[in-house]
Amino acid sequence: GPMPEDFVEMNQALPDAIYDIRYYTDNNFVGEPVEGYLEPKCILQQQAAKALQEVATKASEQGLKLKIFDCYRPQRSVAHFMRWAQDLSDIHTKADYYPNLPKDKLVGEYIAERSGHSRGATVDLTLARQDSEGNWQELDMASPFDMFDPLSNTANPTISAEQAANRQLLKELMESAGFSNYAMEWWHYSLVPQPYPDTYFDFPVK
Ligand SMILES: C[C@@H](N)C(=O)N[C@H](C)C(=O)O
Ligand SMILES: [Zn+2]
Repeated sequence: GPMPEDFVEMNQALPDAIYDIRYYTDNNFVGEPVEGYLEPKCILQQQAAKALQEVATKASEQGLKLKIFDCYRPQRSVAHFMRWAQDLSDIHTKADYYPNLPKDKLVGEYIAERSGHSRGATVDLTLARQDSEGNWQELDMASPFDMFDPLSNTANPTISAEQAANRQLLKELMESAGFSNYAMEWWHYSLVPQPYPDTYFDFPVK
């Protein structure tokens, strides 16, 4: 079906954020563009969209931008993840994305079969700050987006004080707008309550 009327294209509604929609590209844990991503767009249900605009405004007061990796995720994209997960012979992205975990341990903890992303009010993101040359650089969160590893657990006790403070800054900004973090992944936030708690949408990202 088409995009529901209460979903919003964030690239238009929040043009100041940095969009790096990785599942549109081959720069992701699957290693190829993911089914369902026809354009590199961030789409969110409107309550989540509004909340994220609030976050961006607060972040900008501290000289920070939001860098967004994924938003609404079609169910067919999740199905693509599941096909990838079941093919245990394909480990060509292991060194970059799950160096310390066997591939058969990823689904459930780090990749969901029924994902909040498909309900339209979940976002994967980080914060960026301008360096002395004016380029926006991601804050050091100790692990990159989609590194499926205990190092990415938000409260991992082995990261540096600065890395922990950066995760905490993102968490406080997001929580103050009504989002809740997934403790396994420092980048994953869902609006609470979920506007569509039981609906897994499948319209393509375009
Ligand atoms: C795959 C990763 N970016 C993610 O979003 N994981 C959670 C658990 C999900 O799939 O909903
Ligand atoms: Zn996520």
